[in-house]
Amino acid sequence: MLPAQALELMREQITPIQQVESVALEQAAGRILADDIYCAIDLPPFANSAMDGYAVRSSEVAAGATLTVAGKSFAGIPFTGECGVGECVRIMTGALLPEGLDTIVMQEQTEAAGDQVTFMADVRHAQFVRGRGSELNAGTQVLSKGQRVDAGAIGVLATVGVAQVPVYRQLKVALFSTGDELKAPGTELAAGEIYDSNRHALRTMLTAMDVEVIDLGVIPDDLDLVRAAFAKGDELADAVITSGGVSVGEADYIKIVLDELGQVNFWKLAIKPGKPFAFGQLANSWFFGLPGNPVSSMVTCYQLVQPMLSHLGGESERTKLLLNATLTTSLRKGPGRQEYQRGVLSQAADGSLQVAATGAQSSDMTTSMAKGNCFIVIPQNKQDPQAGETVQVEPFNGVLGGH
Ligand SMILES: Nc1nc2c(c(=O)[nH]1)N[C@H]1C(S)=C(S)[C@@H](COP(=O)(O)OP(=O)(O)OC[C@H]3O[C@@H](n4cnc5c(N)ncnc54)[C@H](O)[C@@H]3O)O[C@H]1N2
Ligand code: MOO
Repeated sequence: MLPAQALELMREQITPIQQVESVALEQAAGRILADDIYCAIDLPPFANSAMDGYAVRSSEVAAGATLTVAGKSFAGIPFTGECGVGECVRIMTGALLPEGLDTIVMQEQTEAAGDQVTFMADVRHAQFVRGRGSELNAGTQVLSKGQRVDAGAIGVLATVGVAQVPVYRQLKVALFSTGDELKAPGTELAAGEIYDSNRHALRTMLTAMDVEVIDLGVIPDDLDLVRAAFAKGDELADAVITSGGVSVGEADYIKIVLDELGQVNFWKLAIKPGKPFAFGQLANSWFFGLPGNPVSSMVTCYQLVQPMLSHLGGESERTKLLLNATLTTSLRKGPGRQEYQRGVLSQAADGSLQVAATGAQSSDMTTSMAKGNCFIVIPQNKQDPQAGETVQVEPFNGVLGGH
């Protein structure tokens, strides 16, 4: 099964959570909107000036005309007097346009002497006036249910005066690494041991998606301990994510325990790296078993787990950004699997995109994920792509974390 088919299957099986809560605007960043948001006011709510200068009647101003300044209008402190014929109002950017006036002249095109101001150029009627409702009218939808609240959305929510935001509850995800060889960074390594890197990289990717990560640490290759970790994760979280032990080795217990405590919905995909990826369900949670090789675990988290957690959490499907780029190095492509090689995407002086592999693509080489800024996506049936060929690349997005 190809990754796209696996995604489709998982999407069909996973029903998004329905629980909604209301959070303060200050807490809403990163959350997923549980409702469409409508604007209750016109934007802008009143006609105002786009420039510091003078508010006038356009019919009274041509190059050389002089008017008397009747008063001032500041943002937040409007002009409250009368502005009669032959008069204008000194006005600042964002200040309310006084009643009866229709046009703004920027300060640089005027000469002031006492309360007299002379206009140096002709004007266009209504220039530099931001009309009431010129962006949108009350009742317009401004944000959509399923949208992740980013800085742009926060700005819109604040602009339309929303202080409490309806969002889906945050997902809880239990994460653990398996393997007797895994030691904590900062400790001494004995023969045959390595540092547990996957849990840290995966936690970063999950945290970047605004899920609550319940980190269950490193679980040794022991059937009972793996069972206990599954049970704990299932009790505490909406999804359980494991790294390692999902292949066919003698200490690979993940599939056995998944089968015992829940069900294996599918195992093994035509994806490289990441072939032994497992998807299933436990009594209360979804299960994603990631292969232990470090790059495999990150690639499958990126390509398969993150999209499904966003679906489970109520987020609308995002359109993938796939770009065409010219390959500057030839690549080796094995048979049978769709590959996600790590590349460095750059833009040439003429604006064209080019991509080079990060170097060796073995799935134990974690540095390729840090060197690269994109995946070079090579379809299942493609032969070795050659330098000069056009390939598709998928730039890493913010959900890799740390951006
Ligand atoms: N006979 C076969 N052997 C393997 C196959 C296969 O089809 N037949 N598939 C290979 C592929 S592809 C992958 S990917 C790996 C996945 O194996 P596991 O998920 O069982 O992972 P482990 O055996 O536990 O570990 C693999 C590798 O990764 C290192 N590792 C594990 N966890 C971590 C961690 N938290 N941090 C850093 N590194 C980790 C581990 O030491 C191993 O070197 O199986 C192949 N074998
Ligand atoms: O799928 Mo494994 O991830 O090729 O190393």
